Amino acid sequence: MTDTKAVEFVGHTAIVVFGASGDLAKKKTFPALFGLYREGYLSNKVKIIGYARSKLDDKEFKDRIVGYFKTKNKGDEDKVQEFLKLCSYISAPYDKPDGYEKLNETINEFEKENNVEQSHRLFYLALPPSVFIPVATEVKKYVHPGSKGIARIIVEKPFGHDLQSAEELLNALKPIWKEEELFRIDHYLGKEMVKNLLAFRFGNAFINASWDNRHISCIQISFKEPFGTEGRGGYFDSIGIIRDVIQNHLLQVLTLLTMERPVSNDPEAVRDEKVRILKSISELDLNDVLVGQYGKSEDGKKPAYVDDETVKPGSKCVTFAAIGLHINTERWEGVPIILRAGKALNEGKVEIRVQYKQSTGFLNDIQRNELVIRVQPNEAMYMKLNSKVPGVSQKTTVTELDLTYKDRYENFYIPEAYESLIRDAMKGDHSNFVRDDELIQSWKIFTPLLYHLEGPDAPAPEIYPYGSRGPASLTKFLQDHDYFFESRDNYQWPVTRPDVLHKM
Ligand SMILES: NC(=O)C1=CN([C@@H]2O[C@H](COP(=O)(O)OP(=O)(O)OC[C@H]3O[C@@H](n4cnc5c(N)ncnc54)[C@H](OP(=O)(O)O)[C@@H]3O)[C@@H](O)[C@H]2O)C=CC1
Ligand SMILES: O=C1O[C@H](COP(=O)(O)O)[C@@H](O)[C@H](O)[C@H]1O
Repeated sequence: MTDTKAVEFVGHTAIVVFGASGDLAKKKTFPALFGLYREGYLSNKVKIIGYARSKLDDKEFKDRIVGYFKTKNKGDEDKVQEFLKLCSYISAPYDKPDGYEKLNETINEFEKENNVEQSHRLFYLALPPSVFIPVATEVKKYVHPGSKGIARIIVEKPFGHDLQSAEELLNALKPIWKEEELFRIDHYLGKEMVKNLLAFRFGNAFINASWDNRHISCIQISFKEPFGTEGRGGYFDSIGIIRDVIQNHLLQVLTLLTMERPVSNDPEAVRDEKVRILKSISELDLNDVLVGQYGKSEDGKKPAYVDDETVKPGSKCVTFAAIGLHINTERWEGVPIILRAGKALNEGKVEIRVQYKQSTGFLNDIQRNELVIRVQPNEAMYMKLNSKVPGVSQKTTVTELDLTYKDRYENFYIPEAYESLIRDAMKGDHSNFVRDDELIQSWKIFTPLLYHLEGPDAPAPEIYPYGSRGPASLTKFLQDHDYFFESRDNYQWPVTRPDVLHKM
């Protein structure tokens, strides 16, 4: 399957958001559609329909979503009103034909009024996985344009709960929707710094030349959030941090960071290499994992995870995990890789940290090079390197080659992840979506560990204070994976001054 012949949905396109009354729909999906409209990537010829069970009239629905729209420039407020005129809402159940028949009639009317010759219909399932199949089945039955046009369906993570349920989900969807119609979204694949990884790696000879186990000592990918589950405990308690962000978001980042160069930029060539590297990840060592759960903050002002009333009492749910893994390829053999993620930590940040091996030779006190790619906040890439102290000294200090996007790029529209991905789906471009074999491979990697952590021999999660760096044993875990904590005596940021010498 290739997308080269993919038809772009332009002009009179029907966009339907199922679960329109929900959290994702109001915080991400509709704001992304508005963002595309605001930037001119979505025409005013589209018809956007929210669909959910909740009893809302059009005004109540619009009031619910508009608060999350981002307006940047003068005139954007007018665009908000224009956009809202394109939106409507249908309140109907997911398991009965009436709502879908009404939806189909509404779209047919829209297409007839506008003399649409080829129907273009995009369906976004902003729904919990438990509802995917019934809705996908009914949509195919009642709202798919069939031979009169093209339909595409975007489904959200988590795709399943483990390997078995993921296979069941795929097998249930396969007879209904063709792979080229299916867009499994992992919004991390829409983030700017993640989309940049292949260009960065394969577009720069000096990076590619050292991108292997001869030069790199260890790789860390970190996800940190400064807030807890805050009311989403009902959702989170049954999945935990590994299913919530590691098995999907961080693993996607790892594939792009470590895969071999694709034979072309064709979406399938890229995804072939992603699957290939996933298949090279060794079986996880069930003991090579650190798990934690956040407790009250040290000042007692922030609640423990188990204080969340939506969490079952005594829950052992894992809100922090650091997982060590290895990739068995010639390029990465022997390089420890750490995926770590946590809720209720001391900051909000997602970053890739590649630590290089120690340089040797005549220079003393040389520190290891480190490449840091900050996915968010404040997108940046910087390489920490050694340099002679300017002036009469022969000592070296650590400095960096720094590409901070907000300083280096001016007035660029950097799409939000969901804006970027919805636009890709409208173009029929699968490059930044999850393919079925990729999904299966990701669950094959993590399912045994999840069963272990949720089984009778599960280690008790280490309690860490809300607002801390995470479990106290994290530092040792990182050191045990060849991550070297360098002295900061000869590193001053953002400016190095002569007094740096006094500390050395
Ligand atoms: N929220 C987020 O930040 C993110 C969410 N996701 C994923 O997106 C999907 C939707 O997430 P989110 O919007 O938070 O989910 P919600 O719990 O807000 O559900 C969305 C809507 O689905 C309907 N719904 C909820 N539960 C059921 C049910 N058991 N049976 C039938 N309908 C139900 C409700 O609409 P109504 O009752 O009106 O029909 C609800 O408003 C999930 O798969 C989630 O993993 C992915 C990334 C981030
Ligand atoms: O999928 C999810 O991602 C969000 C984090 O997304 P981000 O773009 O804000 O980094 C996370 O908060 C949520 O728990 C998870 O379901």
